[in-house]
Amino acid sequence: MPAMLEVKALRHRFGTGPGAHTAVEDLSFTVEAGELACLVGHSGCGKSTLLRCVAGLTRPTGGTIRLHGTEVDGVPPELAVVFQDYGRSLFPWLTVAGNVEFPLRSAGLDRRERASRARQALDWVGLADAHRRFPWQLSGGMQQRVAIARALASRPALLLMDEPFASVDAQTRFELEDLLRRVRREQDTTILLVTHDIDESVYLGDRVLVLSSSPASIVADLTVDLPAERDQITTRESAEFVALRGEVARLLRHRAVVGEAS
Ligand SMILES: Nc1ncnc2c1ncn2[C@@H]1O[C@H](COP(=O)(O)OP(=O)(O)OP(=O)(O)O)[C@@H](O)[C@H]1O
Repeated sequence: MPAMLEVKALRHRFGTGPGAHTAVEDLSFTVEAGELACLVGHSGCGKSTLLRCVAGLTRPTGGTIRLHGTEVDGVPPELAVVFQDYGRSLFPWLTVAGNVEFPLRSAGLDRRERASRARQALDWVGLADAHRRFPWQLSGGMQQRVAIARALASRPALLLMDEPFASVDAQTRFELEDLLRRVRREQDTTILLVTHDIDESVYLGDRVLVLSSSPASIVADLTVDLPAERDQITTRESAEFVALRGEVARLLRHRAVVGEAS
């Protein structure tokens, strides 16, 4: 059976000639159904480019991306994306429920089914009571929960997340990380999340894929051997967490030094 997601020898180069920039080079990995895989890399290493290629938003200049064995060519309908900038990703003139329902219209769902899915997804993220409010009436963390609900409402086979918690304060970030782990467990969602935050990648992930500095390629694929039930204080204090965080930091530092020297 093919992997849920298979990325093989991916390459992406922006432009041509002397000004060209290779953002992703010979990058391969797979994600199995039900996994939460985190890609961690330095700022500017090519994380967003990689995610945009997987989402079908950018056509890579080389390699292949397969979802359930079918080559990605354009935006696959069974995929949803959550970006960092929740403020710009929600429509201010639509209510919370309207925002969550919006993509379900293009999927052809009737009104009753759209409303039911939106209610359910808002319930998953703890915003059932906020369905009539507008995004600008919500805190940043709540807006990002709406964006997550919108992505989940379409019941995607694969949820892609690009630095989804980078724009919220530390406490809200912890709450959203726990929410994501809970929702993912309850809904059995497959998630590929990119972050520059080492601690976040270890806390959230079942696997951490470490990226080299630009151009991005995979330098390590680490299994996170932490309990499924995690806690922001005790898990982060555990010996296993500290050891894995150190390993990822060393890999990132080593690759940055090697990258600068070459
Ligand atoms: N449209 C573009 N044209 C040319 N170069 C680009 C373009 N988009 C990105 N790049 C370059 O490709 C490299 C990777 O960019 P990308 O946004 O994928 O990195 P990133 O790891 O997501 O960065 P950050 O963590 O800062 O968001 C960067 O050097 C960037 O300047």
